[in-house]
Amino acid sequence: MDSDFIELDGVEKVFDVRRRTGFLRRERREVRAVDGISFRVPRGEMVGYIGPNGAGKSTTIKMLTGILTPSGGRLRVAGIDPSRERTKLAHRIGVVFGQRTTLWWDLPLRDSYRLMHRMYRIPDRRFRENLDRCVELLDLGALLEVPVRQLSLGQRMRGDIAAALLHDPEVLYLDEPTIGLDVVSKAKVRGFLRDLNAERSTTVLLTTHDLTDIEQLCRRVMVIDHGRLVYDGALAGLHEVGESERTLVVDLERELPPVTLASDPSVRVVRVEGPRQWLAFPASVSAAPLVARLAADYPLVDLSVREPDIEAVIAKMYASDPAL
Ligand SMILES: Nc1ncnc2c1ncn2[C@@H]1O[C@H](COP(=O)(O)OP(=O)(O)OP(=O)(O)O)[C@@H](O)[C@H]1O
Repeated sequence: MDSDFIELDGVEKVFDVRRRTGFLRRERREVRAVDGISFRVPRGEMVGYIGPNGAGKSTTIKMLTGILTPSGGRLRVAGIDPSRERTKLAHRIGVVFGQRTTLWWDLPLRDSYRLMHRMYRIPDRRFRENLDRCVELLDLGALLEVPVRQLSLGQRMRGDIAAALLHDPEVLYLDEPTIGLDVVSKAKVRGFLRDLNAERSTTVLLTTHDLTDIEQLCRRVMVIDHGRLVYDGALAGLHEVGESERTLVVDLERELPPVTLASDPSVRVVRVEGPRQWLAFPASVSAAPLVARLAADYPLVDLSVREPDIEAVIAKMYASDPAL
C-alpha cells in the first residue's frame, strides 16, 4: 500500500562474530542486532527511532538504505526491497549521519554539491531550485566557497542536510543530526526539518539521543532495545510508561531556601547550588504552568528545562514492566 511508505515485518539481522580465544582457537558467536522488528511508517510521517547504545538503530537504518541485507523478515521502502534494488532506491532516499560526512573534505561545499548533481543526475533546474532553497533556509550562503574541513560542526551538519536533499528524496533518515551542536544550530536544524516535512511531506526517520529533538519534531516515537521494539506511540505515553522526570533549572536573584509549589506537590527540589535550584517534575506534565507559578512567587532571573536521557527512560520502563 502506498500510504505505508516504510514496511518492516519480522525483520532480523544476525552478525556472525569470530573472536580469538587462544593461539589457534576461535570462538564463533551470533549477535542478534535486530531481532524480529515489525512497524509501518506512512508517507509524510516524522518518527523518532530511539534506544540505548548498541540497541540496533544503525543496523535498522543500514537495512533500510540497502547497505545491509536482512537475515530474515520482509522489508520494503516505497515498495522497493532496499538490498536488491539499492541504486534505484538511492534516488528516493536521503541519509544524514551526524558523526560522519558525505561531503568531500577538501572541496568547498559548492563543489561537493556539483558532484552530487552529476552523481544523482538531477535535472539542472531542479538542482538549482533545491540548492537555492537549502542555501536560504539553512543559511549556507557565506559557506559555499569554504572547504568542508574548515566548517564548524554545526555548519557542516547544515551542509550535509542540504546534500541529502538536493535530489528531492521522499524519505530522509537522520542519524543524530543535532549531536554536538550548540543551541542556536540545533534550533536552526529542527526548524528546517519541521518546515521540510510540512511543505514537502518528506517522510523522516530520526535517530537521536536528544529527547528534545523528538519532542519538537515527532508525534510518534519507537523505542528499540536489544534489537526489539519495546515501545511505539506518543512521546508523552513513553514518559508515562517510564514515569520519567524532566528538570527545571532555575536561577533566582539570590540564594533562597528550596522553593515550594503548594499547588503542585509533584515538583521536588533535587539540588541547590547558591541561587540555582534544580526542580524535578513528571515529564508528562507541561512545564509552562509550573514556570508561570514560579515566576509569580519567586524572583526568577533565568531558567531552562532539561529532558530526561533516553537510557534513564528505558531503564524505568523495564523497572515498571518486568515482562519487557
Ligand atoms: N558489522 C557488525 N559486525 C558485528 N556486530 C555488529 C556489526 N554492526 C553492529 N553490530 C552489533 O550489533 C548491535 C547493534 O548495533 P547498532 O550499531 O545497530 O546499534 P545502535 O543502536 O545504532 O547503537 P549506537 O547508539 O551506539 O550507535 C551491537 O551489539 C553491535 O555491536
